[in-house]
Amino acid sequence: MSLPALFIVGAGTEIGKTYATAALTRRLRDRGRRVRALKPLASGVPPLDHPDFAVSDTARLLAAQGLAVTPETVEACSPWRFAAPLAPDLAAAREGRSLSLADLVGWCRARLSEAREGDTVLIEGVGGLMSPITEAETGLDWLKAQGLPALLVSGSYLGAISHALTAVETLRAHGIALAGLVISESEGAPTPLDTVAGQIARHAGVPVGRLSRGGAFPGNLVELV
Ligand SMILES: Nc1ncnc2c1ncn2[C@@H]1O[C@H](COP(=O)(O)OP(=O)(O)OP(=O)(O)O)[C@@H](O)[C@H]1O
Ligand SMILES: C[C@H](N)[C@H](N)CCCCCC(=O)O
Ligand SMILES: [Mg+2]
Repeated sequence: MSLPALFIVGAGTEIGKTYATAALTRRLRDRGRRVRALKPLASGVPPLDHPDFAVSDTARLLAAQGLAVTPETVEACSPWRFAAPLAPDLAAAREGRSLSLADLVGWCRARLSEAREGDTVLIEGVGGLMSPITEAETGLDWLKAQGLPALLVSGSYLGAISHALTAVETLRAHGIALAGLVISESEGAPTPLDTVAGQIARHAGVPVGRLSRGGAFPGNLVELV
């Protein structure tokens, strides 16, 4: 069975990965597709009963899937949650915990294998492409071990062009298939989204989509999933 599955990585943190993943989930569901959107590892997550949980990555992805926030849905989307808004290895250490890459990859594989024909599985990474996830490994190691094609999300802030292209080169150097690049418009960016996206597209060599503030997932990239 060939299962559409993508690993959503960021050129940095707080850049629009969750926004883009939720927007893609909504767009696919509008087309009648079944989507499972996962955020297996998350830091900076308040307890479920805290008002801020509503704006956590997990809550946003559950909402995009039309699912309520319950202890069960949260656990099924984000089994590794840490409170401190830090790299996951540091956030875990603050709680006297640790995580293993093998467990993380194994959990994701299990979710992929239980998906039904026609389902789309979206896995959001954590932080930037090479943010540490354990003492020894970064998000890049996770992506390589997972063996899924990547969808890269970048911003449009000043500096985003270099960050996006550096991430593209890193993915290429590690032999990771890159399905496309989403440029999520950064608040207060000095350059128009179209201009930044055009600059990135000139060098990236993969399809580039523009995601404006509050906008829908770019149509040219939906076709790739
Ligand atoms: N295109 C956009 N339109 C409106 N808001 C956006 C857009 N992109 C990002 N944001 C907002 O910017 C903030 C950071 O975005 P988001 O949470 O998606 O980043 P992230 O890359 O998933 O961060 P993390 O590394 O913590 O997972 C959020 O409040 C989000 O709603
Ligand atoms: C708290 C934040 N939003 C993310 N969950 C974690 C970002 C870790 C970034 C580490 C780094 O690359 O410097
Ligand atoms: Mg996120």
